Amino acid sequence: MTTVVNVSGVGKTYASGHCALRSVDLDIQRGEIFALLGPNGAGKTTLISIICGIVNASAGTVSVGDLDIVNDFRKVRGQIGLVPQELSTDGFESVWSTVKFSRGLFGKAPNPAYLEQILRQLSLWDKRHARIMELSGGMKRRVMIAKALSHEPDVLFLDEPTAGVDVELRRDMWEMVRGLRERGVTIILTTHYIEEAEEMADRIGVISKGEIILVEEKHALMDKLGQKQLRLQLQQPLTALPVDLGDLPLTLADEGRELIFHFDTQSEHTGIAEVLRRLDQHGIDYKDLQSRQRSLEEIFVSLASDSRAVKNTAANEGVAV
Ligand SMILES: Nc1ncnc2c1ncn2[C@@H]1O[C@H](COP(=O)(O)OP(=O)(O)OP(=O)(O)O)[C@@H](O)[C@H]1O
Repeated sequence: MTTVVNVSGVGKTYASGHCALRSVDLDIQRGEIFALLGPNGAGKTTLISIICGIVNASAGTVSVGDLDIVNDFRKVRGQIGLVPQELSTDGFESVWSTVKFSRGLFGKAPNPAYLEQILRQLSLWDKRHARIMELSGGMKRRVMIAKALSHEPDVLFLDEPTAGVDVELRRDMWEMVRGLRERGVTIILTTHYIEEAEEMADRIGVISKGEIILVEEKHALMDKLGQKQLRLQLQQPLTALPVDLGDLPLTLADEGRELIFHFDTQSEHTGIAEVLRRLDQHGIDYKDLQSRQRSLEEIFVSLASDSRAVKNTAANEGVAV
């Protein structure tokens, strides 16, 4: 694995005095799909805008393919494609001339065959003569992707690629992004949609309040934190758990109508048989039971609150974090 993007100690304080990023370190590997997850205002757009040279960092350094983004700005920009969150393009131009113009901006020689290939891939070939203003929102978003790919970048940034697009188009986009990765393009995407990261990413980074709180290979993250739950719908609601069952990791939910048992998918014995036996001994009957893995959404929520808890504890103890 080689590192294609290196972010080292990057901080950003806007002119308003707002600190959007605090000493972020991050390495992106060549050929991976990396998803940057985080709530509104976490600093995702700020981080990718710094890497793409649109926003200046207040501290730290960024290199892309061993080139410094400040000293080698033009060369770096040529290696990067950015699909911004906001759709911004001239509505009177045709799809074809928009994409052709974009390629020219990077000083690349014309290559109609390549542009045809990306427009076909994005299902825009039939619309190549249409003016942008005549396209649907989803098509406009695909034009933005075609523009970002027009100069054959090695690294593609997608800022909330599927915000506001329908389920079908979202799936098409995921398919297309995977196709790009197969052609060797490194993809960095920001998203609020946990299912998007879960579906697509090789690795996931979680950012919260301007700090990267976790970077992990997706499957390892799911295995490590993806506890399974066994949920039992009880015949009779319980007001409290019997004291004798206090040694089991059980919680009552849904006003006592549901019992939840957490177990570790990694361990040899899940403990399910014992739980069911002990419930039986206590005469606790259930009408239904299901088991399911924690989603990344739940993992993310618990990570964000864990990191807050760590900070609060450290702050209360006077520890610098
Ligand atoms: N130009 C700016 N001037 C001042 N503050 C800014 C500016 N741009 C962003 N911010 C602030 O920096 C913080 C991080 O914003 P950013 O857009 O990076 O978050 P985000 O994670 O991309 O959020 P979202 O998911 O809503 O797009 C926010 O509090 C935002 O209000």
